[in-house]
Amino acid sequence: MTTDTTTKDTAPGASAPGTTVLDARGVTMRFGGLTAVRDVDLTVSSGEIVGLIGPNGAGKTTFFNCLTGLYVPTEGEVRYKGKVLPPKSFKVTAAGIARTFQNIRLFANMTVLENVLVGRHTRTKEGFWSAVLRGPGFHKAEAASRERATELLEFVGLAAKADHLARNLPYGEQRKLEIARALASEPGLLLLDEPTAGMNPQETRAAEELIFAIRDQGTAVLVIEHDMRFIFNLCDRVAVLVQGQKLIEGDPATVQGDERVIAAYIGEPLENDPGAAEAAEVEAAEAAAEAEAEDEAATDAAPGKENDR
Ligand SMILES: Nc1ncnc2c1ncn2[C@@H]1O[C@H](COP(=O)(O)OP(=O)(O)OP(=O)(O)O)[C@@H](O)[C@H]1O
Repeated sequence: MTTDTTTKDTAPGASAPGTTVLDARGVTMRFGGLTAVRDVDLTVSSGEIVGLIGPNGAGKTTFFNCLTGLYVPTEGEVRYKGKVLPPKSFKVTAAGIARTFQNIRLFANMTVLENVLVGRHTRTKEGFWSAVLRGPGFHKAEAASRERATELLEFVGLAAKADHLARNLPYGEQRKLEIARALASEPGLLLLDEPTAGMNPQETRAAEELIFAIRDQGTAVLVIEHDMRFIFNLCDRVAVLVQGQKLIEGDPATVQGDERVIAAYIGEPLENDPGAAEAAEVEAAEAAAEAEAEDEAATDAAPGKENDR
C-alpha cells in the first residue's frame, strides 16, 4: 500500500498560503469548578501544520472540542476565516473545519467508499440520511460525490479497498479512512486528535507523509499527539498546554529544548502542585521496592548460595 503524496493540486477548501484560518482568543472552558482550558490563544494559517501537545489531562481535547462546536467556550472566541464559529458541530463542519477523533469513529459495516460518501453530506444538497438510506435525491448527486470520494481514496492510498468493509481494514488504514472522510467535507482546517495512536512505526511514517501532502494542498492542520518524535518532525509550530494553560509556543527546536516543557513531561511537580505529596509518596515506595529487589539479587548472587530453581 502506498500513499500518493505526489499530487500538488489545491484542496477545494484551501485559502491562499499564509492566510489565518483559525483564530482562537482567550478560550476558557470550565466544567463546574474545574477549569480544563484557561485563556488560550492560538492561530493556524493555511499551509501550516501546528502541533498541540501536553501531558495527559492538560486540556488538549477539550480545546479541540471548543474549536469544533462540541463545546461552547465559557469565555473567549473562536473565529474561522474571520467569522465567529457557530455553536453546533455540523455547522462548524459546514463552515470548513473537519476533525478526526482519538477513538476511531467509522461506520464499521459500511464500505470504505460509503464512509467517505457520508463525509460529503455537508457538501451535497442531499443530507446524511439520504446518503445512508440511498433515497432518490442521493442518486442524482451520487456520480459527482463518488468521483470526489474516489479521488480522496486515491490520495490516502485506499482506492484498491473502496469496496471493503471499514471494519476489515487494518488499524492504520482505518485511521487513513477517517482522514479521507474528514477531507470529504472540503475543510480549510483539519483537526487531528492523536492520528498515530496505536500505529506501528511504518504506519506512523505513512501518516506523516499523508499529513504533509494535505498541508501541501493548502489545508491548515492542527494536530494533537503524544508521539514527540512525530510531532517535532511534522509541525511548523508547536504549542504546549499544561494544566489548561499555554506554557509556550514556538518552532519545534525551541519547544523541544525548553526546560519547562521537559519538566512538564517528566512530571516534575510544579509549585503548589496539589498532587506533589502523593507523587513523592509513590516515588518513595518505588525506591524502597527497588532497594529491596537489589538486596534480594545481591543475596541470591552471594557465593555458596544454592541455586534452587
Ligand atoms: N465533559 C467533561 N466534564 C468534566 N470534566 C472534563 C470533561 N472533559 C474533560 N474534563 C476534564 O478536563 C481536563 C482536561 O481533559 P482533556 O481530555 O481535555 O485533556 P487532554 O489533554 O486531552 O488529555 P489526554 O492527553 O489524556 O487525552 C481533565 O481534568 C478532564 O478530566
